[in-house]
Amino acid sequence: MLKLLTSSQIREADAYTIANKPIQSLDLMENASRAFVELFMEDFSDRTLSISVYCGTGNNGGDGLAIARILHKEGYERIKVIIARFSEKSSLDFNINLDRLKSLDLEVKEIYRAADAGPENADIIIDALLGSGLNKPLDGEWKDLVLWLNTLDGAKVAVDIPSGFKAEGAVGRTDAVFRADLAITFQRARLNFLLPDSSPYLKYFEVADIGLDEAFMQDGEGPYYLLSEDDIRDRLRARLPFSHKGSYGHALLVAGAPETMGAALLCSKACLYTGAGLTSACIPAEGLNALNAAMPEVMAVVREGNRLPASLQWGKYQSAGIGPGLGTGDKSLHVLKDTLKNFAKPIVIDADGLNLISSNYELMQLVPEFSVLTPHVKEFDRLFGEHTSWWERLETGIDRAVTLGCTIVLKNRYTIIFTPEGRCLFNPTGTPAMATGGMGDVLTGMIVSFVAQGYTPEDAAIMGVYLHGIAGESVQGYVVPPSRLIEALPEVILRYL
Ligand SMILES: NC(=O)C1=CN([C@@H]2O[C@H](COP(=O)(O)OP(=O)(O)OC[C@H]3O[C@@H](n4cnc5c(N)ncnc54)[C@H](O)[C@@H]3O)[C@@H](O)[C@H]2O)[C@H](O)CC1
Ligand SMILES: [K+]
Repeated sequence: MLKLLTSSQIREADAYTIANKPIQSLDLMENASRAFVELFMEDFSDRTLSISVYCGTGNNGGDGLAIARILHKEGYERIKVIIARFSEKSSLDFNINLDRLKSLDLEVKEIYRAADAGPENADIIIDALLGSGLNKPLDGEWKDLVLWLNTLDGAKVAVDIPSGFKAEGAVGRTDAVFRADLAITFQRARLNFLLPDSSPYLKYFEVADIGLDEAFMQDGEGPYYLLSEDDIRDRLRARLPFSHKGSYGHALLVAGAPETMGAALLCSKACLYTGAGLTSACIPAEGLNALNAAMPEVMAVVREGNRLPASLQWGKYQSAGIGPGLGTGDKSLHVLKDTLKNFAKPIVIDADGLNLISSNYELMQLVPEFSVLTPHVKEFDRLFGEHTSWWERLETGIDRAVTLGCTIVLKNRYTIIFTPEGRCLFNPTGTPAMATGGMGDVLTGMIVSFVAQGYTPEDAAIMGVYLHGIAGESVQGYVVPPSRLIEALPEVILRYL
């Protein structure tokens, strides 16, 4: 797991690296600028593109000057540098890089007011005005310049952070932020890049390694981490030679209603394809034919109306999940209550299971410790109250996961897993092609399956979320139908052994 850092922690890592490695701050700027150019060249390889680099006079601006110099050396022919002298201050590394630049045959223009910028018709606008040193919202000349840059047609690339964008903390809606197509950021993804609030200001980001001290960063304070494939390799266990279906647990999925049997089928199938030894689906009688026809491997536990069968032996299941397609009426409420009262182990609760708890919050007391809740954003807000920013949701998620002693999986482009110890894990896998109904049902089935196989609920959530995304990436196309994703699972999981 990669530790994710706030801007001030990155600055500390910067200072620590300078103090403890044979590297000066000017070298770090050079590293950062070289690493930026390497990634930039992969995206924009045509050396005849015209590029305008807009620089502030701090270290973000210093990066911009070094980037212009390195791009020139790499053979880009049409580079222009515009320095915004809106402050009397300039950093030492900025000044040194300005001297280095002056020895080259490049067009450099200094402006003192936003109105002096332009005309501008470059193919690419590089924003090196302000980076992680931002300490207040943009106003005055800065704001005017950024607003004007946002009107230009060229592709927009930000150095480190789009100017005016807060790397962490609640992001309000404002115009005074550079709207970047791409940000090439240094060392670690910025926390707000991983939240949907960044979408008006940033389409895409890449991370460049600039050589900050890894051990120092990993040891830093703070709850934020980014999952990586090692987290799956470290957890996933091979199936053993003399194992049998009993070795991989029996999972129970309480799901479906006559009109929403599809959700029950999807989560049961995902559970089966993720490797549970046995999968049973607790479904309404009306769904029995559908289940038998679609999935001969899955056993049925038939509900009549609001009644779970008296013969249900709760103790024989190693894991249970409830919610997909269950409905929110009185019958479903009854089924949920019965399940929570009778299944003594951690349980995975999704969809209507969560909606029912939202409108009957006293049920939360029945949720066993170490259970896994898997809300999407609307379900999250129904459960825990309205939020005005995703940053607030992060704070709430950490708090509720600790107080409830549960793992909370807040589903999104970068799904966030809040653990009972108060960690906040961002998942990088998945694609926008997965934004379609039924995906959540699949995830629930996967997590329930991993719990059945003996993984802790927290590990099951980590593995389920990560592998769900990888399986989605493995299916080519404009959209990923959940059934196709499920069929990719056995092969995808095997890659991580
Ligand atoms: N370790 C690293 O990640 C490295 C980062 N580098 C680059 O340095 C910048 C951060 O540089 P810094 O000089 O600290 O700040 P800025 O250039 O972002 O800002 C300069 C200056 O501007 C003032 N300021 C802040 N907010 C406002 C505002 N709203 N209006 C007006 N003025 C403002 C404030 O005084 C700032 O100090 C980082 O992003 C990287 O690009 C290094 O190159 C290498 C290592
Ligand atoms: K910037």
